[in-house]
Amino acid sequence: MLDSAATTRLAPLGITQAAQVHLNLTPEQLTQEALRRHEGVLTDTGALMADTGQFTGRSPKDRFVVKDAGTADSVWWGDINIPFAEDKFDQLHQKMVQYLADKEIYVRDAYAGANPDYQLKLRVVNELAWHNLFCYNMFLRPAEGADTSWTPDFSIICAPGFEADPAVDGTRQKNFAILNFSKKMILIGGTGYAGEMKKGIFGVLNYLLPHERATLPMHCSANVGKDGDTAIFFGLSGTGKTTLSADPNRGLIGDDEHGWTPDAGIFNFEGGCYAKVIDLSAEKEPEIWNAIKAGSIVENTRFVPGTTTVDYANKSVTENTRTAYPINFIPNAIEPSVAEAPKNIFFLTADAFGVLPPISKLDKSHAMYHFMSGYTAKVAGTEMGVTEPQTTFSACFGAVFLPLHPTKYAEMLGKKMDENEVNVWLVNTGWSGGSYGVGSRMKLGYTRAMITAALNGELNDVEFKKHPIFGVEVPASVPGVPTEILDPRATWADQEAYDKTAADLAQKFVANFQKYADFANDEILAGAPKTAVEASV
Ligand SMILES: Nc1ncnc2c1ncn2[C@@H]1O[C@H](COP(=O)(O)OP(=O)(O)O)[C@@H](O)[C@H]1O
Ligand SMILES: C=C(OP(=O)(O)O)C(=O)O
Ligand SMILES: [Mn+2]
Repeated sequence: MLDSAATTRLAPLGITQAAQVHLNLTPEQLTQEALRRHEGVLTDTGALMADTGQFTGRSPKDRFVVKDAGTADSVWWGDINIPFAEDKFDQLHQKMVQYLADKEIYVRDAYAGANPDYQLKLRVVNELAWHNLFCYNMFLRPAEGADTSWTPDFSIICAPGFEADPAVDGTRQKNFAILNFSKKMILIGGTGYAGEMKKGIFGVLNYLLPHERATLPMHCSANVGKDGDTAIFFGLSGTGKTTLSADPNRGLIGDDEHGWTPDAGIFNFEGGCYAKVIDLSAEKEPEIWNAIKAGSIVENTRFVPGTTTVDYANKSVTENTRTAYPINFIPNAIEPSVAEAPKNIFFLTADAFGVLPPISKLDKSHAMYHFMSGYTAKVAGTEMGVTEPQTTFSACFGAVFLPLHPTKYAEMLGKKMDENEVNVWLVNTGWSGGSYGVGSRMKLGYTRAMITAALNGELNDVEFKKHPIFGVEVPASVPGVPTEILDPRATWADQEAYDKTAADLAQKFVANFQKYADFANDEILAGAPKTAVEASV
């Protein structure tokens, strides 16, 4: 029998039985629970170290959306939003409820959305104590003493130990993450990758906010300068959103997911950060380094042998090692995490071909074209099966999280750009001096210097040169950055090879853009690269 606080929260989710319900435990209690249950071990910083199991990244092929009367016509169906049958969802839900009936479960009330006017009330049910700590860190925490016995706007049931039977459950394999907008519920099973929970709620907001609140959801990080000037950094996983938004001279708004409202600026969806820690060092990323302490989680890391010190160079489990901490573990984080509309927008791309300049300025045409294209490389680790950089065009720099057609979001961004005075920059945090395997990743210190210069207005008066193929404006000099690295062609030993690679990449852009032929107009197409055919005319 569950007590009344548990019944209020769980009966609406069909859960009437559990060995024990741990409701809204503190981070200290959850850390102790995780240790007691051998879900993880303590590191010498006080952080909890846990493994996610077989799945060490998201599994986009196992992410589904329930197709029913409410979603059939609004969700964009295709390879991204894989349809899932209503009755199969109900069946899996029942099975999960049964699975949890003899287990201790961890339940949490939380919010998504740092602006109270745009907030979702959440309820999370976890099989694992450390996952519940992840949710404490990553979602927004209700004020002490607040009544959180609410009817949630959305719920998550996450049971990594529960495995689906693809033959009868309608899944592809044993693991799944299924969004059900009518039942307002996300089911996650068969995977222990904690990121599925936060990206699941991101998917929910990406559906609800454009529809219901005229608000643009964005896969971006955000920070704000001393004068209140906001910058946002769009980018697919691994391109540098988290790293580059942690800046000692600017207040942190958030590292991954934000909404741009009609008239209340931007707000963070989350209450914490989920940073990659592969090769983390105190020198290069001091804010993140110092955030790893009691209350934080480190995922899929290993110790220096004979110690409880994390060896951040160790990739034996995955390259996608992570830490999750509440945003207030970053000293200059701003709470509530809201800010004015951005003055600068950065599109981060990790270009594995080493073709795009390390920084360039985009006009509206180029901005729209690049936003729709979402060109980057998937870097190793965050998605299952990706072991080395893989070229991708991910619309809006986050296509895998978008329930609506990408053009919906692009239209909204276009309007925002018309209404606001905003600079748009394309930043290549990927390769230079050649393509992947030849060149090396752009030096983080240089990328930081370029972004700082853009933000401080130091690029307002420098000379710009149009890139011959991509048409973007490349600054001739940037304070603190060696001039020779600004022109990508000049960094290649073989400059003819650069020209050929750049031409091939332009072709790829054009081929990818064909799927937006109906949407594209002259303004957007003016941002397209010149292909070999056009260039020779
Ligand atoms: N020039 C660079 N700019 C940004 N990140 C870089 C750069 N060079 C290497 N990195 C590394 O790439 C990773 C970027 O990951 P992260 O900031 O977590 O990306 P995201 O938040 O977009 O998924 C970090 O491990 C960072 O140290
Ligand atoms: C958590 C994720 O986000 P990011 O890598 O963009 O930080 C993810 O993609 O699984
Ligand atoms: Mn990130």
